[in-house]
Amino acid sequence: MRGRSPRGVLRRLHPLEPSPAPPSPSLLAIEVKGLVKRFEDTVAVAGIDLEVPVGQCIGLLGPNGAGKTTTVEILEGLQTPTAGKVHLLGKGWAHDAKELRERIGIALQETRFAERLTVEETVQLFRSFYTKGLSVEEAIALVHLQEKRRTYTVKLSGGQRQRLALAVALVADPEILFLDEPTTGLDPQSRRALWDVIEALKGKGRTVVLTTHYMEEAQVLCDQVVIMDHGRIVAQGTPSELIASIGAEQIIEFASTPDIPAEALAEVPNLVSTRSRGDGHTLSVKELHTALPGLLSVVAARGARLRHLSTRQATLDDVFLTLTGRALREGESP
Ligand SMILES: Nc1ncnc2c1ncn2[C@@H]1O[C@H](COP(=O)(O)OP(=O)(O)OP(=O)(O)O)[C@@H](O)[C@H]1O
Repeated sequence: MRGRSPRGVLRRLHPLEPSPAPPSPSLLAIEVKGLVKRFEDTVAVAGIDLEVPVGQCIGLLGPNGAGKTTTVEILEGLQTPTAGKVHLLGKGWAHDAKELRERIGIALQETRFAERLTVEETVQLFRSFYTKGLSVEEAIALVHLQEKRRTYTVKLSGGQRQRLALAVALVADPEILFLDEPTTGLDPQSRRALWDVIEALKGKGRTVVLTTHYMEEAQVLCDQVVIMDHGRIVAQGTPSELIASIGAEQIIEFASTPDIPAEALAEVPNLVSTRSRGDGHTLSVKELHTALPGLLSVVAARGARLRHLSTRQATLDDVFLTLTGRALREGESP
């Protein structure tokens, strides 16, 4: 576990049973005020405020270097802030570290397990660090690894390894679960399997903090999304609120021969913004039914031939592009 120890337990629960005490909507699982973290001349976190009610899944999104990991590691008690306040479940790391370690769980992006232990032995080892929590069988069942219980960790696939990391984070039945890019590098099927596990946790009233580079993942799982850039929160809300905030509902992508100059696209009705790449244009529009015929007229008037045309709903990727002019994932051109 990259030198970190797993975190903790509150009470023993059967995975299929609902939480005995329904979460109080007024209780904040996480409260952050004026958080700043400086590393010599780098400001990794430049003053953020955040409130996460109990039972919510919050997604922290942003490009490489945005400050997500630093923020999350401060929340996890692994780094100390330069300034600002952090409370988890009403407690602070300065005075309540022992209790907090029993009440939060962490699944890292990459977890190295002892190669000579089986899945079952690994979960058993982590379970032994806590006085209370799930049974080993329950934790393994939650991540659907029953068939691999006697398999050595070294023989697991990437997706199975990620699920084992989740089992280890869950074995103490934590109230807040931190998941650092839990599906990075997984195939779509494994990714969806992990989403199901996270949905089930939400169903049990657990609070989940998710960092991800995948917008679709945030859109599916998160009640609240926080988009970070250069250490600041640049946008925050539900996925649909954020998408509505850019004023564009639909995206048209097209390419033509000859190319249409970007200025000519200003004639397209209900246009919100345009982005041009080497071989085509991406238009954000409010109403597809007026914008699309308008675009076709512009293309026809210039005697151009369409090489490609597609439309789609706006996504959180488009929110990020609109706000910062950059793509969320490196290597993807705006
Ligand atoms: N220990 C450190 N010492 C110096 N600078 C650091 C340290 N940790 C992070 N930084 C810097 O702080 C900034 C934020 O880094 P952070 O890892 O929090 O970003 P991130 O959003 O998690 O990025 P990624 O998606 O690549 O993990 C970066 O400029 C990074 O280089």
